[in-house]
Amino acid sequence: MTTELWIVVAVVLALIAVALIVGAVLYRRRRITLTKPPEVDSKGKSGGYQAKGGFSFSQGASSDSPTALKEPPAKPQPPTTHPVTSAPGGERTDTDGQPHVGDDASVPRDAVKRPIRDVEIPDAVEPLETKEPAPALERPEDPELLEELAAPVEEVPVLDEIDPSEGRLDRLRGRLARSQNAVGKSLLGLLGGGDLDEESWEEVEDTLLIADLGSATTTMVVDRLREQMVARSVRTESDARALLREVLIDALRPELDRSIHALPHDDTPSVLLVVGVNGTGKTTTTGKLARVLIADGRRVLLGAADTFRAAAADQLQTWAERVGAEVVRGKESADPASVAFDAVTRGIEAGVDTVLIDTAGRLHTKTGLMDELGKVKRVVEKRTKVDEVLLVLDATVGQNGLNQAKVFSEVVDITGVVLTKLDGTAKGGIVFQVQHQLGVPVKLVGLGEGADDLAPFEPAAFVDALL
Ligand SMILES: Nc1nc2c(ncn2[C@@H]2O[C@H](COP(=O)(O)OP(=O)(O)OP(=O)(O)O)[C@@H](O)[C@H]2O)c(=O)[nH]1
Repeated sequence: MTTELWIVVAVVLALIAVALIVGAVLYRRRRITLTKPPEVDSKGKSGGYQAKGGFSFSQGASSDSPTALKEPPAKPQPPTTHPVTSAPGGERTDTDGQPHVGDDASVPRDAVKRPIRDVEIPDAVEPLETKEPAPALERPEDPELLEELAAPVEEVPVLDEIDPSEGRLDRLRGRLARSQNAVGKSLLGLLGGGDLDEESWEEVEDTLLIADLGSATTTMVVDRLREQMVARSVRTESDARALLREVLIDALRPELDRSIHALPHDDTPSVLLVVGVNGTGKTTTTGKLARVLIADGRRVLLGAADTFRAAAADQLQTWAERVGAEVVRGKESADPASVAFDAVTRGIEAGVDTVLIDTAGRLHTKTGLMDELGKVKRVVEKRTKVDEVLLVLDATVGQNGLNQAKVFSEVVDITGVVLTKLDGTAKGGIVFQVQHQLGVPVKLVGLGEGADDLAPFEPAAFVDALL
């Protein structure tokens, strides 16, 4: 073989080598190698938990179609349908088990489906590592500090903020006006609207009767108005208004003593009984009154003598807890007189200023229940004087309130009336009747369900609200 021939063979071999290298490089470039994610501890965070339910996947449109991504997620298919075998025209070009891109993209190899294994779920997660026990704290030497540390931490109850008792009626006046100014408006309309003939006076009378002033008070008010209009030659609307205000205030007997007898005696607390028919607002009033007293710096004890209804005692207890007052309550169906007696005894021992006793609601027509109430008062009086018996009347019941007041007055000699729910009625006229017929003053008015919606009764402010 000649030298030239050797050169040709060498060149051909070199060319073949170059072609092989270039081919290998190109092949490697077109290949995408995915790195395997790092091995994860099979227990992981789930503590070895494997979902037992099966997922089913369906094959959507081919991955190189951009619209495929916008398609809504496919509904789960029955688990028996395998995504690859159900693919339309799913030609399998992949032979080496590796994914490819572009023209070489292949339908992924049908992966072997892993069976789902049942795994025991551990009862408790074992601690990952055992930590060294924390070093013991040094005990302080100081015995006082030791005692303080050993003492149980007392929970400090969060008490309600109580609305100041001054100026209550002014603040709550709007509540009265809302319900009552219809009466005032029609009265002023009649008195300020030109000639007052017989018919006009009849209308005035009707308006007063509708407002529950009762016939006696109505007659008295109308007679006074007629007489004074002539005597004072009232000609203007404002004069008529001033006269009406004066006559109504007079009818409310402003001279009556409306103070609540709640101040303590030398060595005993004052005792107040709260009485009335069912649902008039006795418990609510007892709670509201306790708040007023506490806001004024008094120590108050509440006696839950409504042993007929357990919820009433609970209700009273809640009122007491909200302001930090003590409560004495008996067992359900216990003798209310004995609970009232215990409450007063406890009040004397504890040196409180006022004991307020809430009694069960009772119909004034039930003799047995009224006798029971008489007994409550008599038994308490074995311990100390009852300073005040407050009759709670629901202003919305109108005329019936007067009948209740008469019976309660005979049995327990009521000393004052609390007129509740005046915020929801235009019939506050019962105030006039009760005072007129029984000579007992209305001392307090309830003007809402709020804890501080109780106000002292002031005739002038009441009439102003009415007009
Ligand atoms: N709007 C309004 N509601 C009131 C007023 N006073 C009391 N109430 C409501 O009247 C309802 C009855 O009140 P209670 O205090 O439970 O009546 P009670 O007389 O103790 O009831 P018994 O123990 O069943 O006789 C409650 O829903 C009170 O919130 C008030 O002045 N205005």
